Amino acid sequence: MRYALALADKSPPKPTNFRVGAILVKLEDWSITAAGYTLELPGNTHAEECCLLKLAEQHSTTEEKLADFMTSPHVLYTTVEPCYKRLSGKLPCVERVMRQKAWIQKVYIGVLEPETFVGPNPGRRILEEAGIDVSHVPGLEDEILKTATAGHVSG
Ligand SMILES: Nc1nc(=O)c(N)c(NC[C@H](O)[C@H](O)[C@H](O)COP(=O)(O)O)[nH]1
Ligand SMILES: [Zn+2]
Repeated sequence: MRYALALADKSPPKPTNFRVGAILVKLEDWSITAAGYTLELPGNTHAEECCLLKLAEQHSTTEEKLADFMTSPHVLYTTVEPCYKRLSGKLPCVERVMRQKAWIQKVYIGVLEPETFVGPNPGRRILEEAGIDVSHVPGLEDEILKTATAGHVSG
């Protein structure tokens, strides 16, 4: 989670989103298969979305077809829980992760999503119902939220 937080700090501050870092870790050897942060790739991208897009590119495929190429089980670490609704109307990360549930077995989150933009986020329940475990990694909440909201008007 610390590494994901370091990634989040690379994200350009923006008042209408959170600065998030995410990594995909291969279970068999705990190696990092993909890493990403909010807005890393063009198109108003989310951290989790960047991980999946970069992996798809590595396999010369699309995010939708990525599950056909990923055989070994992974876990996703993301400093802020995957979004379930986006003000931009783009596909939320909960849906993106669900499409990969054949190989993403668990999601570790640093904090629950603050209700700033879309109110309470039921994403965890949706993922759990799809068979993807979601666990909160305690201890970094303050740093994660400070980073996540750095682009917001203070006060
Ligand atoms: N998990 C997560 N990863 C991210 O990389 C990111 N930026 C958010 N942020 C959630 C927040 O709800 C949305 O950023 C706003 O709803 C605006 O939506 P857009 O980002 O413009 O699509 N959440
Ligand atoms: Zn998202």
